[in-house]
Amino acid sequence: MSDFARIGVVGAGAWGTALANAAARAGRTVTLWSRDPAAAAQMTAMRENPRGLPGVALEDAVQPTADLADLADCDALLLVVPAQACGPVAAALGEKVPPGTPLVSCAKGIERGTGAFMSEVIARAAPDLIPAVLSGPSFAADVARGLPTAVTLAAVDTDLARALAAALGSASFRLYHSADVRGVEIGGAAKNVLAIAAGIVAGRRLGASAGAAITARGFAELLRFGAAFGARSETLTGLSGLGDLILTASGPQSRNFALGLALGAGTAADGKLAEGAYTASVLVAMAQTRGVDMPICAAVEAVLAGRLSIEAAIEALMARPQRSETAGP
Ligand SMILES: NC(=O)C1=CN([C@@H]2O[C@H](COP(=O)(O)OP(=O)(O)OC[C@H]3O[C@@H](n4cnc5c(N)ncnc54)[C@H](OP(=O)(O)O)[C@@H]3O)[C@@H](O)[C@H]2O)C=CC1
Ligand SMILES: O=C(CO)COP(=O)(O)O
Repeated sequence: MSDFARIGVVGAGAWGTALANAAARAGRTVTLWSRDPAAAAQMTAMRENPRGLPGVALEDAVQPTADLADLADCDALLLVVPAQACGPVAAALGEKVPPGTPLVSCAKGIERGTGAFMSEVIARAAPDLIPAVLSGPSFAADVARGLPTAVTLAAVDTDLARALAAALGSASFRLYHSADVRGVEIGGAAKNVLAIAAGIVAGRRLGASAGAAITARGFAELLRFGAAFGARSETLTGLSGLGDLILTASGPQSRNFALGLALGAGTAADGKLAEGAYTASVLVAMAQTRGVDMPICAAVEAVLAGRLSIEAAIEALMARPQRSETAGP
């Protein structure tokens, strides 16, 4: 198996820039692609990405570009654009890079309109590339600065997942490998919707007890959804599920939490990418198709769509019929 000496990072936002630095620290040479030639030129000149991740120097081994063809000789690619853009970007990559190149989705979401998970989006849009997913508790600003964390990288082929994890891991970025692609991608996608719920609770000043309660009951929803869609429960109680939920339900460094905070407080959102706002409706619709009860996610979706006030959402959640905490009677 290749040692993946050359890594391409597709998307030069906050997370793409952080992952480019992480891969460089792991000893890889890195090509960091932006769709915007002016942004790539600026990164090359400044050795920083002022638009995507201001204040963090690019590692020496990171080479910015705006030409997709520059990714053709990479041994593996990280796909780090918003989830809803992954299909078209993967399709464009499929035209440029050799068949068999691993394409690791680092986006956290589910495709609207199709209900496709990111590995399925890659398989459909770029069938000659090999899908993998990377997810876990990892704020871009933390990772880019070399603060320590751990995430999970999954691929159907365990040897591939292990080799990619070895190629990207460093003293500050620890990767566990997994064959549970579905579990890793569900954890990353669903926790964003729950982080919005936690932010709403904080913004409405409902207290720390309510914050913990909504996070725990939200996690029960994530587990139910995961079970219905083929995830392993050990994955969901790991880094890309519980781990990432703990991180992003804890405070406004999470953009999803920050969106909820603004909704709860009745203030303007900051306009940053909050993937949960795009995933909520498709997540809830998919849950309905399999009879999975997700009242918190459904409330977030209805609030985002303007169909439900926050007051009514809280009242409805608290007035639900009493039930067993677990699945049994
Ligand atoms: N930020 C974080 O801490 C983490 C983020 N993630 C996930 O990573 C993904 C990306 O997030 P993040 O980097 O933070 O987001 P940002 O908003 O910081 O950056 C998104 C990047 O994608 C580019 N982009 C948007 N649409 C397209 C498109 N159609 N084609 C090509 N490029 C496009 C943007 O380019 P332009 O600037 O030109 O618009 C920008 O460079 C999300 O799914 C997020 O959930 C995962 C873990 C941590
Ligand atoms: O997924 C993340 C950290 O693991 C980033 O969360 P936000 O997108 O909510 O900022």
